[in-house]
Amino acid sequence: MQVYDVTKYLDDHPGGDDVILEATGRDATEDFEDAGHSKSARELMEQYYIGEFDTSSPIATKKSFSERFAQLKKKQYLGISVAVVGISVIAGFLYLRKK
Ligand code: HEM
Repeated sequence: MQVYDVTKYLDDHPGGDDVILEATGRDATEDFEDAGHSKSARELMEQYYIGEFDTSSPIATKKSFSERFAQLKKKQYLGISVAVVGISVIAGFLYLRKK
């Protein structure tokens, strides 16, 4: 995936700087294509190319917040279940010992 530093182009962008700023730091391919840029716009873009983004890097494959939250919740439920069973076993054990 190509990375572009468009900082210097923000003020000159015919579509305004807000649309570009809204699309920074992420894959903006769809936004760029949806705007139906001309051939000259694509050529202009090349001078802002700074490199490739390694999509296999840990940052790229990092799970989203909601995914991680869902995972954490699953772990939490498991933890609570284990705790309830553990407490019941201990309580039962103590009860039987008293008898
Ligand atoms: C280096 C990157 C970019 C360059 C060089 C560029 C260049 C241009 C140019 C020259 C135009 C005028 C129309 C044309 O010739 O196609 C334009 C329009 C537009 N651009 Fe970009 N653009 C860039 C990135 C983006 C991004 C990332 C977005 C969206 C997030 C975007 C959204 C738009 C929109 C919505 C218009 C239409 C404005 C209108 O018709 O009123 N552009 N852009």
